[in-house]
Amino acid sequence: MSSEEGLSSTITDWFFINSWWLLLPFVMILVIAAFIVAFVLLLYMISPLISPKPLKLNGAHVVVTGGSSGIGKCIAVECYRQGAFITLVARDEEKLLRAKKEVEKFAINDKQVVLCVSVDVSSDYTQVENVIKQAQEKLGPVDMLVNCAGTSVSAKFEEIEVERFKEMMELNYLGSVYPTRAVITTMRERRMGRIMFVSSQAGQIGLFGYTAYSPSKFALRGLAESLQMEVKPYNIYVTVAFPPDTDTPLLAEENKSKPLETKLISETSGIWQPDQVAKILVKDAVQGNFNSSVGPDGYMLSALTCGMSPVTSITEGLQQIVTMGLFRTIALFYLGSFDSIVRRCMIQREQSKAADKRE
Ligand SMILES: NC(=O)C1=CN([C@@H]2O[C@H](COP(=O)(O)OP(=O)(O)OC[C@H]3O[C@@H](n4cnc5c(N)ncnc54)[C@H](OP(=O)(O)O)[C@@H]3O)[C@@H](O)[C@H]2O)C=CC1
Ligand SMILES: CCCCCCCCCCCCCCCC(=O)[C@@H](N)CO
Repeated sequence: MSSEEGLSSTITDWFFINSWWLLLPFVMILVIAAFIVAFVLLLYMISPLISPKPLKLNGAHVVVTGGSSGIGKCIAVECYRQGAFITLVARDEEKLLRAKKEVEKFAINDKQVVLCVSVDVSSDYTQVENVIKQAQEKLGPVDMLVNCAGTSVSAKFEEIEVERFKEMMELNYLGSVYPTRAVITTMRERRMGRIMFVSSQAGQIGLFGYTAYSPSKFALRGLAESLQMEVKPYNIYVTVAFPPDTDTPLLAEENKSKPLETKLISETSGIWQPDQVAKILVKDAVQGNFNSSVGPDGYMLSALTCGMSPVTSITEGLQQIVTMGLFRTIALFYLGSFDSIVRRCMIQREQSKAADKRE
């Protein structure tokens, strides 16, 4: 072998080994592309999880429908003690004035105002729009609207007058649509705002005795989800609250005619005080959380029924992913016990009917 041949084969080997490097740019492009795709996917997953900036209640204008009693009144107090200006909306003027005096005790500065507006939130949209306009003229644009006006009926399906089904939808559902409709345009223009809908645990689970009430509370969730998707780019955050039984005049009234089954089933998540409930609801609305639940059963119910509802924090999303199967397992036991409550009550009723006949 001549030295020339040896040299050329060394050059060929050298080129052969090192020519792999020519592929390097392509490999790098592939790796970078993969990273970009992964990053974009991650951004997509993370983007709905980014928490909004909390609302400053100090100096904010908060409108509370149903603010003259129960949970609504406690929400007004909670906002007032954080420096907000309040508009209380309800029908009964005397009750409104009494509530105003109670709320005013919690002032933290002498500029704060409580305004009372008497209107039926469920009957005529134009009226609702007018009173909201008046309130905005006096206390400035609405920063937070709390839709808390509502009522309930608890009885067996065939014992509820058919008119009541319509009333429930009118007050609990339309009575939340109208005030929301009246504030949303200004909120959009200002690119800020909070809207709370007060649903109920009976708006997450259908229960014995709530055939008229539950659907009106489920409806709020559909409204809230749709609206949230529309207004999120305008920095407006929607909250749906799902309180358990709460010690208010409404619960006292409801208890007068409530079927035993409903009482026994609702006891599962206990009876809460309205000020405890209000604190949790206000905190969630201020933070812009979509879901607001009260107590351990409320927490489980919300994780279990999250469906396609928006998430407002990474921990919330992770908790839902991890706990859903476990909570469904627990829920099956609850459902079993509710069925047995209903069956036992039925047997008891039939026995006492038979005894009555014998007498
Ligand atoms: N208490 C409970 O156990 C639970 C209650 N909830 C929900 O919380 C909300 C408040 O309940 P709660 O505080 O117990 O009830 P209350 O009966 O104590 O308060 C209801 C408020 O709504 C007002 N209201 C009623 N009807 C109208 C109307 N047509 N137009 C304007 N205002 C009206 C009332 O004033 P006025 O009558 O003068 O108009 C009152 O201020 C309701 O939506 C209820 O469904 C949810 C879960 C549990
Ligand atoms: C893992 C699964 C956990 C399941 C827990 C189930 C608990 C069910 C309790 C439902 C209580 C409903 C209260 C309705 C209150 C209300 O809206 C009325 N009082 C209004 O007047």
